[in-house]
Amino acid sequence: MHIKTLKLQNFRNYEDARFVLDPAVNLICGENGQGKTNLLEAAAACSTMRLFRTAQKKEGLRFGEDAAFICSEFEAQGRENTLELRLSRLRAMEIYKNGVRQKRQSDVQGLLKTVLFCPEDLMLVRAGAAARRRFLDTALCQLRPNYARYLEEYNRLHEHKTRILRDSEEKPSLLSMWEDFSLRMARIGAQIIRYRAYYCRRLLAAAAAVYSDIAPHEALSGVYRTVSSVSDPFASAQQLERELIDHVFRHKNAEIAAKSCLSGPHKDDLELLLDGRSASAFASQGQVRTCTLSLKLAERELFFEEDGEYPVLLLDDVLSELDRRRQDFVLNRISAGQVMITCCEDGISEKLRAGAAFHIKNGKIV
Ligand SMILES: Nc1ncnc2c1ncn2[C@@H]1O[C@H](COP(=O)(O)OP(=O)(O)OP(=O)(O)O)[C@@H](O)[C@H]1O
Repeated sequence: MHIKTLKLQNFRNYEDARFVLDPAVNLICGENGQGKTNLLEAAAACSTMRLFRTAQKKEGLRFGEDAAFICSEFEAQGRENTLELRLSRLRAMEIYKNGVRQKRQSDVQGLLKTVLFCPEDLMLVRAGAAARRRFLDTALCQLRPNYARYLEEYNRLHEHKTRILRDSEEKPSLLSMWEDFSLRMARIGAQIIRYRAYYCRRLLAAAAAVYSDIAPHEALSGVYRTVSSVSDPFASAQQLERELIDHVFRHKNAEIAAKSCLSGPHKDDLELLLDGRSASAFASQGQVRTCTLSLKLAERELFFEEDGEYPVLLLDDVLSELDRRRQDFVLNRISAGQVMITCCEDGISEKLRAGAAFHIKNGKIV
């Protein structure tokens, strides 16, 4: 799997640029603030349909512009595809696959698979549960189109129910819809929990193996945490649904008082453990980094297991944050598959056998 070309028009600080990428290593160099991360953001958007630095797609529009285009030509599973994302100030983003307008984001999510690794990820272990949920969801949405659909629907219901709870003080009649929304969220939530449980099991096994390659005397493990009434996240969807219903009905009054949805997989977490102890509480800075590194490389391995080809790896200035030993470890592991790697300094580029190098200045290839 690899991106052949990436064309950006009025996206972030790019007015009009076209990148012809190498199927192996692509080095994106430039000084700070020139557009290196913007390019990776565009590449990632072609697989996740999101901008990884913002929930507001309009922020991707070049200042003062009303429309932007990201167009990629890529090869996946032996097929050539083109994907065009049209961002607009006035309308929702439009997606075209091979020239045909797609109705839902979930129809194209994961057609191109990417794994992004940036310096903020190095704190994944210490960050709040939302960051780890995003990490799981980003991978699962690419791996399982049905999961992407369930998640889209769950998020829609969650947003709607939150509005009901928030506005219920002024308009108590809205609460008549609480039950219907809770039941629908439980039905879809049950599916989400099963997907996450299976994925976490595989991810943790793969991550533990990577971790022990870097630090053989320590053991990484983890636990997928979901709603407390769930006795077994691998149980049938019907059983999970019953357990979710039980939990949300027991928390009805608390939800109304808090004016927010307190029960459901939107609160899930992936707890990480080092030698059996909470990594977020007890791990050192270096151990935290090794944990994240292991999770990211494991994510990439799982994509490979699934498809027989590596996803496009987007490394945003992350190597400079790692010590030499960990840098070498990453570089050895990523010798196969396409990589887009940003850097400010030339030190890294000497270690990489880059097939293509792009020097970026103020949103232009120089
Ligand atoms: N919507 C936008 N329109 C125009 N320019 C933008 C927009 N969003 C961000 N920028 C500009 O893009 C630049 C940042 O680009 P980017 O984050 O890709 O930098 P970078 O090359 O990765 O830098 P660093 O090495 O510091 O991480 C900034 O100058 C910022 O002002």
